[in-house]
Amino acid sequence: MKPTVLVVDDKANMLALLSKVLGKSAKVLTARGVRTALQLLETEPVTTVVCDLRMNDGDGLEVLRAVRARWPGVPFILMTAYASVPTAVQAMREGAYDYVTKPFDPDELRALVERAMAQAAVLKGEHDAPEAQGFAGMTGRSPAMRALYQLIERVAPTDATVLILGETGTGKELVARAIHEHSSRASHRPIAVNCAAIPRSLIESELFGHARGSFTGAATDRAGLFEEAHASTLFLDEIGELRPTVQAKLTRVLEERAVRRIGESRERKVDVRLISATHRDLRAMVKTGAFREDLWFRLNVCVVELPPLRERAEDIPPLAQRFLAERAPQSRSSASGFSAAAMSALQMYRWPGNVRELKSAVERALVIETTSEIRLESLPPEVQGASPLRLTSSSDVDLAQLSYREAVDASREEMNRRYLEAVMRRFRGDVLKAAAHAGVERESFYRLLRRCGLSADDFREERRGTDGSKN
Ligand SMILES: Nc1ncnc2c1ncn2[C@@H]1O[C@H](COP(=O)(O)OP(=O)(O)OP(=O)(O)O)[C@@H](O)[C@H]1O
Repeated sequence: MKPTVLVVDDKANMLALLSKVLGKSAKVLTARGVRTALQLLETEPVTTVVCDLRMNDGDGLEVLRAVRARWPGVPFILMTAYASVPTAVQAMREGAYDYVTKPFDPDELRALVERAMAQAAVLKGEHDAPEAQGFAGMTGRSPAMRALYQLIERVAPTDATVLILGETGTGKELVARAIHEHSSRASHRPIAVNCAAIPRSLIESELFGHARGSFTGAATDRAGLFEEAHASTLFLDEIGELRPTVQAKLTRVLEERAVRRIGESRERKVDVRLISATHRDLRAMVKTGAFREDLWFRLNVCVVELPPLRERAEDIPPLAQRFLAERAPQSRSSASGFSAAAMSALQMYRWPGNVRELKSAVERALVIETTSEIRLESLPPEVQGASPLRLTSSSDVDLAQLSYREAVDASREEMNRRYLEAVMRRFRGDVLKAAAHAGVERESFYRLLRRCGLSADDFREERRGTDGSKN
């Protein structure tokens, strides 16, 4: 469904111009004043509002206040012909998404509206629509992930034993769940166990159960996880950590489809689908004798290999946006997106901890970010270090991995910020002097500052820290 932009202005020529420009990416509704705008908002599913400041029947702040009160998820962009920066700043304080001063470049406004709509969609959870999200709770549309989704769909209904291989944090547990959910066992609760997390002395009784008195501490008869998973799926994570004796017992259970509790002689039939996973190189472990070959053959009936995140960098932006949108409601941060430089760094970093590491990097950034987008400097130092802008020594190779647009955007943003900080520091937060020195109109200068997440207050005096740092 096409998003809907409401344009509010009392000049017909402006409405006509904006309908044409914005019509390329959205359905455009127009209102020639405050009253019509409020009526349309009541009846139409508006996604974004672009509104003039001064109109015959009132001012844009009235529309802004109504939008914030009634439709808080709808971004509001203010247009002002009067270069009335204090009012525009007031509008930003009251929750406007951004403002533009007339005359403006229509394409720039269109880009701004598109950004606002995209962020609103993310915050509304529209990225969760099946076609955008990926599959079964997994995000990512890279060729590798699409192939994975197809494989899961093919394998899930077969009841075959599955072995999931992949580096730590690549999503092996999610895949195991997806397979269960797409199988005929989906109505039963799956059982998951991390073999590395259970003390070695207990793992056998956990998996296979025990009879009362079979060892010290076995006070009652107890069924193991295999029995608990009867008619369902058992997910054994970190299977490479099992000791040889447990490997042998597991092999027997898979052969006979029956378990014998510790201290019992009778066998109990179990109907369990086994999915196992490891980040270890099981083939190599088989070669060295650390993993039983017969168990390896039983487990690898069907192998699903998860690619590391660095090999599917195109999945990073949707994953990062998803983690941001998921965590934003609990955090005090108002960040709803990433700066171009931050996103480039996220895509360049090698992510040894894969998706789990990305998720925690985004969550940590949200805790410290004070602006409306996550900036490069809010990311963990190791991720910042991957930014092409910071890697001056090897930057040619890394730069070459970016598209032209990404590289130029990232460097422009970085240069913008560094320049503004330097000038503001030099003039100790005096925006008039700084703007005059820079040769930029005062209101444009304000806007630049705000885009970079800088505030004049940060430079007014050095009392907040010996180094004058902001955060
Ligand atoms: N494609 C994905 N989409 C969304 N979230 C993902 C995706 N892949 C992984 N995650 C998230 O990343 C984190 C790690 O995933 P998961 O626990 O499945 O990895 P794992 O490969 O089992 O890790 P380990 O080998 O360390 O056990 C989880 O929070 C999971 O929800």
